Amino acid sequence: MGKTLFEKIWDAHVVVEKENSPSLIYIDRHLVHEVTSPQAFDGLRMNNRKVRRPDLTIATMDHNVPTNNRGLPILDQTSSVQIQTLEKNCKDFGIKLFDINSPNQGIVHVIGPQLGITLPGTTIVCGDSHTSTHGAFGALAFGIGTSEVEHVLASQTLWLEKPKSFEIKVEGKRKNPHAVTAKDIILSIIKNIGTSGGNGTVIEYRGEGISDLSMEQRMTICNMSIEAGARAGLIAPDEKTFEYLRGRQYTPKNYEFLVDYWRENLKTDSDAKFEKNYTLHIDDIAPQVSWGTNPGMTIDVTESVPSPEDFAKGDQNQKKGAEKALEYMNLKSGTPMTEIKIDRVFIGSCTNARLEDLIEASKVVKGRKVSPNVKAMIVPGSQMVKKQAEELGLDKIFIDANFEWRESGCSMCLGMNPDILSPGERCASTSNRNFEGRQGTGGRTHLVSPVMAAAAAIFGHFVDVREMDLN
Ligand SMILES: CC(C)[C@H](C(=O)O)[C@@H](O)C(=O)O
Ligand code: SF4
Repeated sequence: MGKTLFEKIWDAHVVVEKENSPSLIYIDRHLVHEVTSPQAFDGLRMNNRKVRRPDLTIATMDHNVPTNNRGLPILDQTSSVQIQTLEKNCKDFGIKLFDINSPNQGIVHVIGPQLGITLPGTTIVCGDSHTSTHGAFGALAFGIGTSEVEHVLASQTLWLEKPKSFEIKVEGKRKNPHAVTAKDIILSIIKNIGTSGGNGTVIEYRGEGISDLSMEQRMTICNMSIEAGARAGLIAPDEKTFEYLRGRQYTPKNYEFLVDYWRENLKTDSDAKFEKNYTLHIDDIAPQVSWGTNPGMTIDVTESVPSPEDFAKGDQNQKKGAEKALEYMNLKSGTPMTEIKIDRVFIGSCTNARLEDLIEASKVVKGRKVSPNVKAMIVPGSQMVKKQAEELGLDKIFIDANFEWRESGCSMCLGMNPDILSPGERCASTSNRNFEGRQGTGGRTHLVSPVMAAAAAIFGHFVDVREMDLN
């Protein structure tokens, strides 16, 4: 029987395999950031160990960095300590670091592909759940915990339970691909399979609806695999993948030789079997908006806020969960989504802060103004994205419309830096998690695509962007 792409990459990286126990897997790339690495480096020091492959380890600072006034000292004590600690650790252990002043600084999952560090067929780990993003390039990319970070630093290997394989087919063609985006595809998938639908699996996204997507859109899909409970998500590389990585700063010298190998080998065999399957038809899907406190609590923008009774047929826990979510979100069942007013807009994060996301959002914003009741910000995913956007004049479009134009970082995706919601504030956000308090204590998050967020900023409430001219 043939093998899936996941099994091929897995088999090529197994160092030790025993029946019914985890396997030891070789790791090709280790990405490091300031939040999950300090104890790992302390562990190495305590045991008098070195980093085994500093040349395969790369660090950036993203979660704690302020996104304005980079020249000033960082006032927040925790953030300042995290950042200084990463600087010291990278210096002591000989690891390349893209620090706050580097032109390569940015969110770890944005800079990996952009610099050509992320490559097809490789294993990539990072102490961060959204490492699944790199799977868009046909890499097997896992988020790991801090003790595993230490293990990888010390040995360049990782003990892993072999996940099951899950095929998600995305079939059909979107009628308006500017209005119905990759974010709407992945939110629809999570809405349908649930936040535990992918538990214990590696998802391979396949089908016309996936191959039609650009590389940056594919990253949005793989990024949120983790929100469906999966260990990782991947997409077989194709000519778009090879073209995207060609000539980047860290792309290997023998690139064309590698491309020939990848083209031949990095695909699921036609007779391979997946352990789980799901198909989504996208011809008629609508822009999505989350209404609750997990990414599965999502509906079409044309729908109304659901009632806990809608979930009564499921288990009682679902009904209770819906009640609790509605209360936290301060929403009334039956309210049309398009009538929900928002206070803040955040266009950023490793899900949706790449150049293409900003280009698409700018089409909505051009020549318009942010609603007077809304505070809106754009936080590019990396310094490189920021620079490229500025070269295209996007900063001007956003600033003219009264958006704030910031420096790169995780920013308001999670409350680990000064960019947070005030209690009770409602935000249209292009990030990936809408958990209670995620963007600041008492803050209310609605997950949407960049064009939906931009339109919400302009109108002050959610709108169906299919009704706008986005070409
Ligand atoms: C801080 C980090 C460990 C965390 C993660 O693992 O995902 C963060 O990036 C997030 O998105 O919640
Ligand atoms: S942007 Fe958000 S989801 Fe992505 S790594 Fe940063 S905090 Fe995590």
